Formats: sequence, structure tokens, C-alpha cells
Amino acid sequence: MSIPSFAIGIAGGTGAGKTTVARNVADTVGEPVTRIPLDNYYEELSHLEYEQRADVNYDHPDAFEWELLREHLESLLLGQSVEMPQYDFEIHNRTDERITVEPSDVIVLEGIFALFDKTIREMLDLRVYVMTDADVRILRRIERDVVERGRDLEGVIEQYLETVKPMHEQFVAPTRKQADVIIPEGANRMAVDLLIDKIDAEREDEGRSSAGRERSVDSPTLE
Ligand SMILES: Nc1ncnc2c1ncn2[C@@H]1O[C@H](COP(=O)(O)OP(=O)(O)O)[C@@H](O)[C@H]1O
Ligand SMILES: O=c1ccn([C@@H]2O[C@H](COP(=O)(O)O)[C@@H](O)[C@H]2O)c(=O)[nH]1
Repeated sequence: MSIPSFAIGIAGGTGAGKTTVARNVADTVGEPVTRIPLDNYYEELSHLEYEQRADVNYDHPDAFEWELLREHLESLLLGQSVEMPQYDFEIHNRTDERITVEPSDVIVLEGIFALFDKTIREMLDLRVYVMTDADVRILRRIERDVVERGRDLEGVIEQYLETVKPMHEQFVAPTRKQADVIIPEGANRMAVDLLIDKIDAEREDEGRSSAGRERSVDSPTLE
């Protein structure tokens, strides 16, 4: 495999379609892809009771263990495997399990804050923001949280109004300015094909890696 790997960050609001785009890229790229779901880097909260964990603001940047994510992304880019934490949304906490994640030529970091941290942004070769209207996102989220994350309708609506929406406006939406590419509505076939073309072109271009890695990001930090 080539070192450093080619790294893509996929950000966007909850329900925008980030995971779907990441899956589509992984399925289409034609070689193994290492996926890093940002959710796995929510802080360990075992010191709190379930009720306390349910009240945490999971849409604030402070909810994440950034240092661990930076370390893991760097290791994977350098061809080293990592022991990745796993997250369980039903209990609002990490599980006891860690999974060995192997590096590969293409690494996809995906999550609401994938473009938030300046150090992480500078490690990425391609920065993508999935932009989907808020009404579509909340409808998708209600369905997903009730079906897959063990929530009830009232809880999803309350959380959305109290934290998800204001934090999105304050912290997540501004990161679209850090993106190289904005994809409307998520699973957009044409956009995914263009991403694949870009990955292929970059990977064929010998010498890309170091040039890309050294590229400076001169836009202001969001931190
Ligand atoms: N372009 C799309 N059209 C219709 N449904 C979509 C699209 N993209 C994603 N979805 C659906 O919306 C829900 C949330 O998508 P997901 O990719 O998990 O969003 P995110 O990771 O941004 O929270 C999933 O049920 C997914 O199947
Ligand atoms: O324990 C938790 C942790 C996170 N959340 C919510 O998850 C979304 C981020 O995931 P997406 O797949 O991008 O939607 C975030 O908006 C948190 O509010 C949670 O509800 N509980």
C-alpha cells in the first residue's frame, strides 16, 4: 500500500447522508477502504449513570475525544493499524470492545464534525460536506433513531430542538466553508462518481501524496 494513504473527510448535519455517501464510496472505489466513523470517538462516559448520559449534549465539539482521533488518523495514514473504540447509541456510551482497524490506500473519516478540527482537516486530502435541508434531515433522523437507536418520538424531537439544531447552526453548518466539494442530498450518484474519479486521479498521480499532505489550509480555524 502507498503511504500516506489518501484521506477523505465527509461532514454534514445529522441525517444528511454522510454514512450513505461513505458506504457508496467504499463500495465503488474498487479496493479496500478504511472507514473511521467519528461517532466511535465520543468521549467514554462510563462514570455517568444512563440518565445523566442521556442528557449530554452530543452535538457539541467537546463531546468528542479529539486527541485519540488525531492519533488514530495519523497512525492509519502512516500504515499502522489502530484499536478503534466502538459506540453504542442505545446506551449513549462506548462499548467495552475495541476493534483492530487496518490501514488501506483510501481512508474515509465520516461524521458531523469531520471538518471541524484544524489538525484533522490538514490531514485530509479531500474535504466533503453533505448538504441536505433540515426538514429532510429531521425526518430521516426520527425514522432512524426510533428504528435503529431505541428512541421515542418525543425524545428525538426534544433533543433536536434543545441541542441538535442550535449546535448544527453554531458548529456544524459553518464547516461547509472548509469543504472542497459540497454534495446535495447525500446519496447522489453523480457526486459519488466524481469523488471516485478524483480519488483515482490522485492515486495515479505519483508524488501526489507528499504534495497533498504539505498543502496548507489557509482558511481560518473554527476552533
Ligand atoms: N439521498 C438519499 N435519499 C434518500 N434517503 C437517503 C439518502 N441519503 C441517506 N438516506 C437515508 O437517510 C437516513 C440517514 O442517512 P445517513 O447516511 O445515515 O445520514 P448521516 O450519516 O448523515 O446521519 C438513512 O436511512 C439513509 O438510508
Ligand atoms: O449517545 C449519543 C451520541 C450521539 N447522538 C447523536 O448522533 C448524531 C450524530 O450521528 P449522525 O449519524 O451524524 O446523525 C448527533 O447529532 C447526536 O445528537 C445521540 O443522539 N446519542
